[in-house]
Parts: sequence; C-alpha cells; structure tokens
Amino acid sequence: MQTKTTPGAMLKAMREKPPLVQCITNYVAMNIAANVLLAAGASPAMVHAAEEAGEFAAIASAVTINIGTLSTQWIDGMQAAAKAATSAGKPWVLDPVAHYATAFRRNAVAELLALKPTIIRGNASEIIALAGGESRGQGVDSRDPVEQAEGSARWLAERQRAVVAVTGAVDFVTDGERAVRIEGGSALMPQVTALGCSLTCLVGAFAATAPEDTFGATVAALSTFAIAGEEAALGAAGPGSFSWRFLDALTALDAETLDARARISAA
Ligand SMILES: Nc1ncnc2c1ncn2[C@@H]1O[C@H](COP(=O)(O)OP(=O)(O)O)[C@@H](O)[C@H]1O
Ligand SMILES: Cc1ncsc1CCOP(=O)(O)O
Ligand SMILES: [Mg+2]
Repeated sequence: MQTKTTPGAMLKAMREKPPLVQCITNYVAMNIAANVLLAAGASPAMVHAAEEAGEFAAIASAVTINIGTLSTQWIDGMQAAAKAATSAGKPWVLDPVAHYATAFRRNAVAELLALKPTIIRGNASEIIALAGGESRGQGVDSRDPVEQAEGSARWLAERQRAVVAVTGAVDFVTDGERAVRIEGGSALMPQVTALGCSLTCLVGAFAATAPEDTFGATVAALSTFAIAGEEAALGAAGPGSFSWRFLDALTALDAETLDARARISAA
C-alpha cells in the first residue's frame, strides 16, 4: 500500500487519483474555490440544491459545507449532504463562516455540528465563538489572534471528536490529543476574499485522499496553502496579482518542495 505519511506524499497521492469533492460553499467563494482545487490537483463540484445534494454526496469522495451565503433551501441541502457523507463513511468538513453574527447562522451551525463533521476549519474568531468564548470577529473577518483560539480549538475537538483547524498568521490544528502549528502564508491572503473558504474545500480534497488520517490530511492542506502563499507573495504587487500567482504556485508546488519547506511544529 502507498504510504501517505507526509504532506508531500498526500499531495502526490491526491494528484495521482484526483478526488471528486462536493463543495457546498458560498456565492463569493464558488469560482475561486473551484480554481484552487483544480490548481492543486483535485476535482471540484459545486452542488448544493436540496433536491440533489444527498444523492451527489453518495458519489463524491468528500463533502465540504460552508455557511457563507446562507438560505433555508441551502440548509436542507447541507444537512442532506452531511447525512449522506456520514452514512457512506466519507469525511465532511464544516466552515462556520461568521456563525456568531445572526441567530439564523447560529442555529444552522448548531444543527450541522449535531451531524458530526469530521473536520471543522475556521478563522480564530469563528473557533473562539464556537467554543462559547467572546469573539471579536467582524462579519466574515477575524479580529482575534490564532494563539487565543488554541484552547477553544482543543475543547471543540474533544467535544465534537473532530479535527479542528484554526487559520491565521500561524495556523493551529488539533484532534483533541495531538496539536501542531503551521507557519507560512502571506499577509496578502486575508486580503483576497474567500481564500479561507477555498482552503476548506482543499481540506476536503486531502481528507478524501487520506480518510484514514484526517489530522494528517488537514495539516497537509494547510501546509500546501502556507508554502504556495509564500511563493505567490514573492512577486505580488498586491491582492490582485497575488490571487493569480497563488493559483499558479499551487500548480507548481511539488511533493518534494512541500516536504522540504513545510514548517510544522508540535504545539
Ligand atoms: N497574516 C497572515 N499571514 C500569513 N498567512 C495568513 C495570514 N492570515 C491568513 N493567512 C492564511 O490565509 C488562509 C486563509 O485563512 P483565514 O484568512 O484565517 O481564513 P478566513 O478567510 O476564513 O478568515 C490560510 O492559509 C491562512 O494560513
Ligand atoms: C465576503 C463574504 N460574505 C459572505 S461569505 C464571504 C466570503 C468569506 O470568505 P473567507 O471566509 O474565506 O474570508
Ligand atoms: Mg472564512
């Protein structure tokens, strides 16, 4: 059996057998998230209608669910896909975008958490609020440092029995027992809308490739973003040129470079 023990090995395995990832994401993110998955080597499908989301989840290798631009009809599709993924034993990832902002979002996320996501990926303000803490988030943007969300992430991972990823200047991933920090990326990344949403979809792609190691898959996806982000920032004049350079950097990143440059440390 092929070993998929490092981020590079997982990236290579993903490209050798591009997984079909069902992304239920928001209107803002759909295009860039699909391009990010294609650039990295996965196969995205943006399928959210309640009439087909569950049926599609049965043929996808992973599902990602993002509440960024929510409506009642979408919630039905999200729940159907989450249930279908769980009953087929496939990983599904939750991105609780600005869940603290309104009662509608809070209720939707509470119902999705009850369906037991395999992985939760959010920014620091979102993860702090998910654990019941006082978050300073403004709309979809984080206003809290990742270090402040680490305790919340550990609590949430234990309570949900899920992998929890908090992103920001230095990312943090835990499954409640293990925890790591991942350095890299660029301050231009939060200046490009929906890169976090795109990362959630990529976490789904890596989890589809290594469903037996969802902690390692999450670390691999975040490390891929960290190194591609650093590379893209080198020649970028601002968020516009960063955006297209980032897609090119994702495609150019190879397994060896990823393993050589990834900065992952135990936390
Ligand atoms: N200040 C920063 N420096 C380096 N990388 C960053 C910074 N802020 C965010 N990132 C990276 O941007 C990506 C999206 O994360 P984030 O901005 O936290 O998500 P969201 O868009 O959901 O708020 C992640 O790969 C993260 O590591
Ligand atoms: C701006 C905006 N509004 C609703 S969803 C969305 C995109 C948020 O993307 P991200 O969480 O990756 O910053
Ligand atoms: Mg986000």
